[in-house]
Parts: sequence; C-alpha cells; structure tokens
Amino acid sequence: MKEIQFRYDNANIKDHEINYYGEKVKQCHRALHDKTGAGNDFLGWVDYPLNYDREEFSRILNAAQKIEKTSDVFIVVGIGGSYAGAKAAIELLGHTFHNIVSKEKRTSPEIYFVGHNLSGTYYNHLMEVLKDKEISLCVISKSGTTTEPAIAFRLLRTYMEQRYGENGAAERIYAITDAKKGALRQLATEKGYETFVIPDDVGGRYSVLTAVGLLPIAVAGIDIKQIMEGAKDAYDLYGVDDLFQNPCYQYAVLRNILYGKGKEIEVLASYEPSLRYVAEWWKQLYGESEGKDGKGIFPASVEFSTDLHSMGQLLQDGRRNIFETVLTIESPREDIVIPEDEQNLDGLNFLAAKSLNQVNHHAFEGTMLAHTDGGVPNLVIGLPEANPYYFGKLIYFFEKACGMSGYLLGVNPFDQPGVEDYKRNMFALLGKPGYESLGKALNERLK
Ligand SMILES: O=P(O)(O)OC[C@H]1O[C@](O)(CO)[C@@H](O)[C@@H]1O
Repeated sequence: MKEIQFRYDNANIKDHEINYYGEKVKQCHRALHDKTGAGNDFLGWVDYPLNYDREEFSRILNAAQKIEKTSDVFIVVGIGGSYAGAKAAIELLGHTFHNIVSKEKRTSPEIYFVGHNLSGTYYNHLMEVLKDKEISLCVISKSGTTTEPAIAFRLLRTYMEQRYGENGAAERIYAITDAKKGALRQLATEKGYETFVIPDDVGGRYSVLTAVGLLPIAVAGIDIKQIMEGAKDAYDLYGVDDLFQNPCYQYAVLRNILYGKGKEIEVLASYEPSLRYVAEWWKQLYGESEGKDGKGIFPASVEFSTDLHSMGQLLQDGRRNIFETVLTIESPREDIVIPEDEQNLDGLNFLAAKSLNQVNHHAFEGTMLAHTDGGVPNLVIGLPEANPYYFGKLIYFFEKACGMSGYLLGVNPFDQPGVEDYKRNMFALLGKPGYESLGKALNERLK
C-alpha cells in the first residue's frame, strides 16, 4: 500500500540538525501517548480512531440516510473546528462544482456550512435560497455559547419551527455538543433533538474524526468507514517514537528547525483547488495550537496556479522569512488531455496529447525549484490519492504532527486562551449581563 510521503530534500537542512531532535521526539511522543504533557486532558483524539463509540457511529450512518431521504439541503451550523474539517473532506472528495459527491448520481443533499460570520446580508440571502427547499440542520458547538453559530442557529431554528412546526422541526434538527453540560445540550434535551457527542477530551480543531466531521461527511455520501480505517492505520504508522521511521514527526521537526532559522511563516501550497479547505482546516489546527506565549509559526496558504499570479512574486523575491509546504495528490482522481489544433494560433501544439495533470506536475516541479533557489525551503507532503481512506490518514498525520510540533516548541498545543479575549470584548460591547464594567471601559476607549 502506498503511504503519505514526506520529503525535505529541498529544505537545505543537514542530517545532524535533524538527529539532534531524536531524543526530544521520544520524550514528546511519550507525553502524547501517556497523556502526561501540557494540555493532557485534551488528548482524546490520539487513540480515538481505535476506541470511538461504535453505537454512535451506526447512529450517524442512520441519521445520514434519513437526512438524504428527506432533504434537498443540509445546513451545518458551526465555527472553527466545528465545521472546517467536514468542509475540507467534502471539497476534497466531492464534486468541484457541487458540494455533493456527484451531480449525476445525486442522492445526497447539498450542504451549506453557516454560522461563521455575522453578516446580515449573508443570512438574508441564505433564507432566500432555502425557501423552496426541504431542509435538515445540524448545529455543532461544544460550548453552545459561541456567539456566531448560536445566533445562526436561533435564526434558522425559528425559521424551521415556523415552517415545519415545533415537532416537525425537531425531527429535522440534530445537535452535536458536549455529552452532559452546556446551553446546547440543555436546549437539545428540551426540544427532543437527536444528539451526538463531542468528547470532553477532544478540542474543536482536533474533532473532525468524531461526529462533528463524520455526520456532515456521511450526509455528503462519503464513506466514513473508510475514513476511520485510514485514521486507525495512521495511528499505527505514526505511533512509532523513532524520528527516522516516522514521517509525521519528521514534518514536526523540520518545521521547528526552519522556525529556529527565522522562517516564521509556513505557506501550505497546493495545485488542486479541492485542497483549499484542507488548507483552511490546517491553518486553524496549527495557528490555534502553536500561536501563543509570543511564539508560533504563522500558517498561511496559497492555491497554485492562481496564487502564482498574485503571491508568486512575494514568495520568490520578498522577505526571506517563509518556508513552503507543498501538499500534492500523487494520482489525482481525474485527468483530461489537451487537444491538437490544426491552426495552432495559440502556439500550444507542443502540449497536445499531454494531460493536464502532467502539465500541473511540471508547474509544481518548476515552482519548487524556483522557490528553493529564491531562498524558500520547500517541504513536500504527498497524498497518494484523494479518497476517504487517505483523507482519514492525512487528518491524523497533521493532528499528530501538530501535537508533536507544539511540544517541541514548548507550548500547550491544546488550549486557545487568546481566542477568549475577542469573545469577552464582544460580549461586553453588546451589553451581555455580567460584563458591564468591561463594557464601560471599552466604550471609553472607543470614544
Ligand atoms: O464548538 P464551540 O464551543 O462553538 O467552539 C467553536 C470553535 O471555537 C474555538 O474554541 C476557538 O476558535 C475553536 O477551537 C472551536 O473550534
């Protein structure tokens, strides 16, 4: 079986720099697996692919079938880790122009991810497109109090209750939240929604392999059993503490070496548009995990060729504080051949009979060498294929590498105290009870 490849031959790092990390990696590996490191009450994702709740997994499959039969649109309400992973899977494994697996073999509803902005225009437009469609909805929030999804859910719940009646709406609403506590758990119990659990020991950005990601992914018609198979195999493969046999830990080490050399920005680059949301998910994972205590690589992303024509100049020739991690798909799902043209007015006959994937591959090779020459170290992560099995493996690869990378950096990769600051200020400015004196102080500063 082909495995995810990690290559760093264009990173200009010497063997002894890597060897230096061998022992440290072993220690951090133990801290992750024995759950003794910082943030150890949020390490449930490490062995989740082995011991997830099989009964809940069957309920997810049943719920997905019911949603498929009764809905044109499935709305997923959530922010950050509550939606990015599912969107990543559906974009990677679905159809490019429809957020379902295949327009022709359409059985699954279209999926709308909402609850991650506060735009009045956006929600008016959403209501407009929902008018003639049968809908089901899933609200995903561990705390149940995150303002953006909570407002979106209130708007949509009210809309659904008016349209389907309170009981009819309850039949179509699913809640994914804490097992016992929180505002959403209470509401779901009172309204009688079917619920799924975000485990206590799994944080939002590490939750894609739980019901959080699996329900929307299953509704899109993607094989979630294969995703969990991939994740389980990744657990074994990336569960060895020997740096030299573990590409996932090598990625973590290379990031830290490059960061130590002043490469403070990591750009995740891809040549397949379907990887866009994998990159968005990855940015949250690494940004929230490592950006603290005045430290952390800034994770950014680019989509080539598009961004070669916007960011390419800066990457090639700007300030040398960047390294690039290219995420490739070794055997893309589909291909198309460039036709011969008798007149050849565009001069492209030299490409006739070549496939687009071949051209894309040369774009990747040419760019990697140019950027390396320009002082941008290149790492490469090669996904053998875009299918559910390798998606599960890739998610686990990035999560494990992130835990390791955070521990090597000396931060707690499983908390996000900084995110609370904006939430608190927003509550205070909106006049939430209990935040009066902060509200007064902030309004003074805004005068
Ligand atoms: O699931 P909740 O509690 O609504 O939180 C949503 C998101 O907010 C964060 O806590 C902070 O951005 C993320 O980690 C999480 O994915």
